[in-house]
Amino acid sequence: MEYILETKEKFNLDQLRCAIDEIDNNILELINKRLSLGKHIGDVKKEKGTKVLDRNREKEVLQRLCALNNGPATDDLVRYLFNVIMTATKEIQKAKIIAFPGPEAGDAHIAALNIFSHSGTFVLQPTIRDVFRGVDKKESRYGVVPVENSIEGAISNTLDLFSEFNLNIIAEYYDQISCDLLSITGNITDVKKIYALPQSIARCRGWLGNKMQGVDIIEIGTSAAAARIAVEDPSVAVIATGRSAHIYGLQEIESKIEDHMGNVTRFLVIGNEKMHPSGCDKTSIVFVTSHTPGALLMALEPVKKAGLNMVKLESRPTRHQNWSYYFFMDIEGHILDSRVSDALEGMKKHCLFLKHLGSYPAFYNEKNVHGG
Ligand SMILES: O=C(O)C(=O)C[C@]1(C(=O)O)C=C[C@@H](O)C=C1
Repeated sequence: MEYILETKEKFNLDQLRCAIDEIDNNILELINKRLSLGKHIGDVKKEKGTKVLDRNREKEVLQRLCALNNGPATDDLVRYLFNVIMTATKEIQKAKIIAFPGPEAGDAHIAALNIFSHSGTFVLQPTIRDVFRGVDKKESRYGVVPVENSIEGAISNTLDLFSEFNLNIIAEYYDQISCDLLSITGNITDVKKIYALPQSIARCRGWLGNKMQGVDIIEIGTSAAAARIAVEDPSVAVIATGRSAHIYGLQEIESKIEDHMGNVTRFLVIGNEKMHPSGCDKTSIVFVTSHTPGALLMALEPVKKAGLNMVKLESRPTRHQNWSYYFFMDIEGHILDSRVSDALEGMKKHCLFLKHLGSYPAFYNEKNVHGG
């Protein structure tokens, strides 16, 4: 590659691309080495209680590199590239704390692990409100909360908290929660007792009646408590999602034992940051209209005029005044798209209150959404 740069000889496209590939490999390796060093610096800073951001050091880094720069890169390009690299370093230094409402190894915990691919520190909070409060106080960077279930409907507690806290929705995730039978041996012939939540027993009544005759079925308050018993006793099985088996140290005996499939939960990731457009986004808002005939219809008119697709409209009592409602609405598109922002401006004229809750990538995975 050095040879190509130094000689006046002509090279073909393949040869030149080959040389570029070699350089890219080196750049990638060096970036990863730099990020690893950044992580070490982060650990030292954590021990000392120093902040991640050090503007003076960043200035120093950029000045030194610009002084070294012989082109053809401009100093502006050098500053731009190294700002991106230093931003990535800061991201790696910040501990990514993700809060979820309990129980441990429950649906929200499993969803959080899947959304963040197990990378981060996952913190259990006793309630959904505690998740909102922790993110609001920046004790955690993200929170994962359930907002809707295909069988139970909207999780009103979560919706209410959106009007109370000023947090952004930064992602959505649909998860199909299956009921699986787990035990320490993974062997069905060992099972003499099954511990499970009352709602799990109800969902699997047919299968249990068919396949588990003579086995004691015992209700318990949490799947974690059931799992603790099962870990100690090979004759005990639990009904829980198979994806939690490794958390409990259990093995799957049988998967999908529920009588009716398709129990899908929609989760939202909340945070203090705003998401850039991804090209396929959803925008969520909450609004209140005046208590007059046709007010909702008038408020929705700008959405219709803009030709925007409304994918959800849900109402909740405001609890400030009898028979007045918060409307939670999801439309396709991003707030930075003028069609969306203009429609919301138009809606405001007909609303007593309107708040943008977030624009975030739409999770369009047919398999997950429809429980296939
Ligand atoms: O030198 C540090 O203190 C670092 O954390 C490294 C680094 C960098 O990427 O160069 C990252 C963050 C700071 O704002 C300054 C510099």
